[in-house]
Amino acid sequence: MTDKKTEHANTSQLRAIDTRIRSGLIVSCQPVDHGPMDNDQTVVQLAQAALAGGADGVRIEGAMRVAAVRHTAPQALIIGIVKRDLENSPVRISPLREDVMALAKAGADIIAVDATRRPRPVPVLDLIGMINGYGKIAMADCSCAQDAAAAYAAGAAIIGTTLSGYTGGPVPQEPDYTLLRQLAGTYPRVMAEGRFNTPAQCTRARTLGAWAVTVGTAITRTEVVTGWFSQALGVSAELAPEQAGT
Ligand SMILES: CC(=O)N[C@H](C=O)[C@@H](O)[C@H](O)[C@H](O)COP(=O)(O)O
Repeated sequence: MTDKKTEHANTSQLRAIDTRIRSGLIVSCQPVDHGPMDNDQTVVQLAQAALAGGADGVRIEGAMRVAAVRHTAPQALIIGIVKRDLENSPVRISPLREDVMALAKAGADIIAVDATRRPRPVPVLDLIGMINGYGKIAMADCSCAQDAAAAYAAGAAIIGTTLSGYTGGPVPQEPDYTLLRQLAGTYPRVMAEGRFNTPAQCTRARTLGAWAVTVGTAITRTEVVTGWFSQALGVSAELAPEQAGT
């Protein structure tokens, strides 16, 4: 599939963005809500640290934080989102026109929107049209192949697996490799995102054809990662006396 007949960002813009993907790693710098790291300065520092560690770009929530990261890292590749808890819609990621506008003004290169086909205040088509109209690159956070098809047809240049597992029912433990494989075989720029928690999982994503991989929790949510370790040690501490046989 080519980008020719849809209204995606222009070809030179897409080529330019392709050259910025080297390691293929994007780090999402979204601390745990209301946690001790949930402040602008920490987000800027997380972004700086991620870029210093070899990330090709960062995913930042909130227009103010996008502007702050842009200020300290003028060359950084920034994916911007705004998260909201709306009363009448489960859609959380950049659901409003004002979100797109604020992210564009703040200096995001790529603006991501929830592209699920759930009840929402503004059609995905309109948001993607706005992003392209601002000369930015549109990324569609999808939950399934149908979301992706609609978003790509609407002009999203980057298709993400971001919302697979988050639209109902229990959240799986593993990334959705099946969806990733399917999307990567269909669209030119697929972002593997959602529960990619280890380097091996990221490598597998690239092997399956991901254009890039976004890692969030495993790098920037210290409370959650600490919980993985503390729970593992808690279980083994209980087992230890029996296993030791002393
Ligand atoms: C479902 C949803 O709201 N995902 C959000 C999207 O911005 C973030 O909370 C995730 O951290 C991000 O997608 C990266 O994923 P992970 O943290 O699993 O590496």
